[in-house]
Amino acid sequence: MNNARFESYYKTQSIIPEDQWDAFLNTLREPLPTTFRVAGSRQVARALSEVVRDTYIPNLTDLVFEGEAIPPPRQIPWYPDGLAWQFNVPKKVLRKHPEFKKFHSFLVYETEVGNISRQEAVSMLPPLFLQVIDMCAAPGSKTAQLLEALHADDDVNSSSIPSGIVIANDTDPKRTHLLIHQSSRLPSPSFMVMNLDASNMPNIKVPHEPPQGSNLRNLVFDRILCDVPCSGDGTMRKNVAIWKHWSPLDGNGLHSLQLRILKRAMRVLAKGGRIVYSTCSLNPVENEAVIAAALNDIPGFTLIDVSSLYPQLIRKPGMTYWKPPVDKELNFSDSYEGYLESLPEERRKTTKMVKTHWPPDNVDELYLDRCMRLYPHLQDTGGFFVAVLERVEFPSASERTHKEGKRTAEHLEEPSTAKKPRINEVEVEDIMDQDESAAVSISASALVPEPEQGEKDGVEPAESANDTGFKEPPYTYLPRDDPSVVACLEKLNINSSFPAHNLLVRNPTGEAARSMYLTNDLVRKIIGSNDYTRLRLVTAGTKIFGRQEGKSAGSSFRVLGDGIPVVMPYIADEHIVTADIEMLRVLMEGYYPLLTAFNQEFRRTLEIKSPGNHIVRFPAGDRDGVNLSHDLVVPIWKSGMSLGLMIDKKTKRSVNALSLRLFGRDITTVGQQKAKSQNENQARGDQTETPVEHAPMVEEGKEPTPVIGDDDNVPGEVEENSET
Ligand SMILES: C[S@@+](CC[C@H](N)C(=O)[O-])C[C@H]1O[C@@H](n2cnc3c(N)ncnc32)[C@H](O)[C@@H]1O
Repeated sequence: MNNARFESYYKTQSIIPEDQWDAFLNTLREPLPTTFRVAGSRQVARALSEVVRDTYIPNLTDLVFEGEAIPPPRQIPWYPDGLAWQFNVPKKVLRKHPEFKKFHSFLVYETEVGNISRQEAVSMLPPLFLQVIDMCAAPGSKTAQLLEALHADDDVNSSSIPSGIVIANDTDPKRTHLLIHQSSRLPSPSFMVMNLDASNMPNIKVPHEPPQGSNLRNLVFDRILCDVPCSGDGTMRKNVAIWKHWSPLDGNGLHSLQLRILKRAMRVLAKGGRIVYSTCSLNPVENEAVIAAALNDIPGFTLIDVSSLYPQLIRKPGMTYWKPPVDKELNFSDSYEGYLESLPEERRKTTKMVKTHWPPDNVDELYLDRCMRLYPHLQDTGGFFVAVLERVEFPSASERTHKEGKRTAEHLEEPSTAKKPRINEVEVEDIMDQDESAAVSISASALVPEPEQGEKDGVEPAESANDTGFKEPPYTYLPRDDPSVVACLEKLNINSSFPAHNLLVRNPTGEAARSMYLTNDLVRKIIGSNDYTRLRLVTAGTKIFGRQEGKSAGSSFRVLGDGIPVVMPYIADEHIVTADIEMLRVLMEGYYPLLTAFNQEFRRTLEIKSPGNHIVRFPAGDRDGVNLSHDLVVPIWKSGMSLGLMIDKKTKRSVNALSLRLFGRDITTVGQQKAKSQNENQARGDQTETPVEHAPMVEEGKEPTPVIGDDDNVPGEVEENSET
């Protein structure tokens, strides 16, 4: 693992003091420790962190494997509330040492159900500096961390409907679906996913409140994460291929896109709002140079000094001097002007170097030392860069137009000068709108990767997104008196304060066909005020009801696993069936058990219930050595004289995880079948696994078949959720 140009480039930049250089390089060559956060709302995260600390760590302490001492997992010192952990043990220890094997399968299961998020330590940082609220931990990437922040005070079984929103955007359609998947671990009526080029993001319209002359205004955000596409050389410990392919020009090429994305974010930020700009690159051209250029281009912003936050995080200040490489051979030039002069006349117009690659003349006025650099050798992490910008003031519209014109002439020599007049016009419009809309409370996450061709200085983008082949189905809000809505709410005894006006469907006819999604009011206003294809809106809100067909079901909607916490606050206690943990065991062990398999009290309660969907609560507590750390609430289905847990894909995994956590093994029908086959195989000395028949699952649109578990979630490696 060597790259002479990498070494030479970063030595020239003096990013690391000479006496630390060897430690820096050696750490880059070592594998990264495994890191994870316990996730979910504050309550879930704390409960699970206690399980790690009190149940697993004692058994993982003072272990020796093949003569070597194995260090136990430890908490990452700077992460709030001790909710992030790291360990560094060889794979064979995870596979072979019985205690680590147990711990590993616990991690795999909890990751599956979204209670644990494997994420690189430094990648956990950007959302922390957004400080939407006091953060804990979440499933998946940084977007999930933002969603968690929005839902931090939720109870395990009852979630709020926040008035703000989190928008996750990515230009890559496939990756937007990954985002949906990851955030499904924390379903939220306040979540939207868009598939836009962040550097050219259209304004999002919302109605004025109270209504004013013009109907709509531009939405502004008070928190934006710009985790921009970058060369990624801070991830070399994990992505070893970077050693081979790294080139000093990688950063130069990304700089303009990074700058355009940051500038677009700055233009849609509310007064007092914050942007976190981050990369997993060590290169100042992708970091401080972008920040400096953005600050010089858009007035009214300042870098925030966050050095006192998370004091245990060892970081270095941002750089105030750097030298952009002008070619692959690592030649440098002191200034842009000097560089242009050194070029033959005909190359001056075609060079890809831009003035903002160099430190600006006023670099000392920008407080670039307030940026944070995270180096691998300092705390056994990846390399990372974070800067926090705040919008401190809005100049008046006329001041702004004047200044902006002047700045353009003085400081900016970007190729797209032809677009400048238009930028100014739009900015004025934005500022006026922002003054009127400062009360809007929004969080947004701009997520991004590959650089794009044909760069332009993005401010107000072209209005036509329709010709881009965006094919997602439309969003239609159902009337409150829609018969399917009324029947569904009645069946589950959901009271009239439930925001049924925010239920939407996604199909061409706009009728309640298969699923109903719930959004909050702001999402509804956005959908009502914008062409969703122009916003390239991939998803909005969370799916809470699904149609159930079948003999016992007739044709009705049932609450989905994700919908339970959302509807719980609207259901009176007397409509929830309470049962003890033994009943849960019966539901898990049996395949569609008869009512007679349950105790008398539970049986009597259910006998008088109508067929179909009901909700059961298992209260927290200890019984027969089984400990439920918090109330568990699940949907069940009554069909004739039988009962079953309602299993959708997510619930199915969580039931397996729950079984493992409560009963120490997978007691579900398929889990038992699988264990039996494995035992038989082992008895025969056969190492291969016997395939187990998949038990049917209850999925949307199918006859409810309340069966627990199947074998498609055999523990594998814990997957990492985020890029960096
Ligand atoms: C560093 S990754 C983001 C990682 C993410 N924040 C996380 O924590 O998992 C950069 C992302 O930027 C996206 N991207 C690249 N160019 C973009 C653009 N012009 N607009 C929006 N997203 C872009 C890429 O698809 C990629 O997913």
